[in-house]
Amino acid sequence: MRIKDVYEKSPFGISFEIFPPKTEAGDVALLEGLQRLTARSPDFISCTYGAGGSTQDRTLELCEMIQRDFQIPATAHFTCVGSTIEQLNNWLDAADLRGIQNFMALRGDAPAGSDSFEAVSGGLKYANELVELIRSRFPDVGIGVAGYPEKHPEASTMEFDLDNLVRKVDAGADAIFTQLFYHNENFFRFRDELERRSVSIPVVAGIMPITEFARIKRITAMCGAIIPDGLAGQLEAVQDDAEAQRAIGVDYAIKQCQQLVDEGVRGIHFYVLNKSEACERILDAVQIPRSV
Ligand SMILES: NC(=O)C1=CN([C@@H]2O[C@H](COP(=O)(O)OP(=O)(O)OC[C@H]3O[C@@H](n4cnc5c(N)ncnc54)[C@H](O)[C@@H]3O)[C@@H](O)[C@H]2O)C=CC1
Ligand SMILES: Nc1nc(=O)c2c([nH]1)NC[C@@H]1CN(c3ccc(C(=O)N[C@@H](CCC(=O)O)C(=O)O)cc3)CN21
Repeated sequence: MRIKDVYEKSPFGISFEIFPPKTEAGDVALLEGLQRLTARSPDFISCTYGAGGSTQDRTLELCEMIQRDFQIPATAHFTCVGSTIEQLNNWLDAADLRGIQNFMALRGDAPAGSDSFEAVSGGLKYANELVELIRSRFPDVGIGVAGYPEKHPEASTMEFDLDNLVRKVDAGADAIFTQLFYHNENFFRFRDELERRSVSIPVVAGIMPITEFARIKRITAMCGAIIPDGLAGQLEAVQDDAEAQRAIGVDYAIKQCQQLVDEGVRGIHFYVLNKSEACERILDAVQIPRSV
């Protein structure tokens, strides 16, 4: 099943994002989480691709394992970071040999410790170039790209960022997966803007339930998502109570997801990030037009 088919065949797509653990304990926890998540029959599970080389093969191993052991389609994240075009092509060949048919084509983050992205000599600079590269070598694979309802932090204006997203769509993307966001109105405005620009591929909402205030502050600082003041205040008030934070985060996500469903969003991509419990609780509570 390729990304394109998912949103054509199903009234509502559900997908999960995980990352390759760095420790053995992390591997064990992820496997346990995957057993529970795959029982929800997601349309696909995506696996992130770390900067600097170490987890790039792990991404492919995990994707292959998900397809082999759980019979769920996998999507491999793929970035331009630190690779020449030749290295990117070699990785694509390796992915093809392992039977991976879906990719999330990203530019990638600047390596830790540096604030701006720099393409390597003989490498690629923007995600639209990566979409082109994948399409030229494997015309039929599924390709997802990232979209930013609250603007990419490096983009000077929303208009410019939208122009760049349209470049990725024109290069052959099958669906847009948004950066995580907590203000639905920003998502709806973004969706309307894309419609105005005649973008017709699905715009899938990227949702990350808050399970821990400190962690979400770290993540939103990295990716630019805005935490609503009211929600931040509620979380702040229970700083020393992990269970209360989880309850607030899950409750918020349930309401957020239900409104997205009610407003006709094509799918939700959950940033599970190896913590499955909150997403399971959300899936239990939200009325989704499909059987899960
Ligand atoms: N699930 C994930 O792993 C996600 C990762 N990300 C990360 O977000 C970062 C950005 O990645 P992408 O969105 O794929 O990058 P991108 O290449 O689409 O955009 C990066 C920046 O460059 C600008 N830009 C894009 N194309 C351009 C062009 N042709 N000419 C001039 N400027 C251009 C954009 O407006 C944006 O500010 C990466 O760090 C990516 O890994 C973002 C969302 C989800
Ligand atoms: N700019 C950007 N880069 C990304 O990689 C990215 C986004 N945005 N937006 C959505 C998701 C969030 N991503 C994440 C977020 C957190 C972890 C994470 O929790 N990692 C480990 C290790 C972190 C560390 O090494 O410090 C963790 O256990 O916290 C992984 C991927 C990947 N995606």
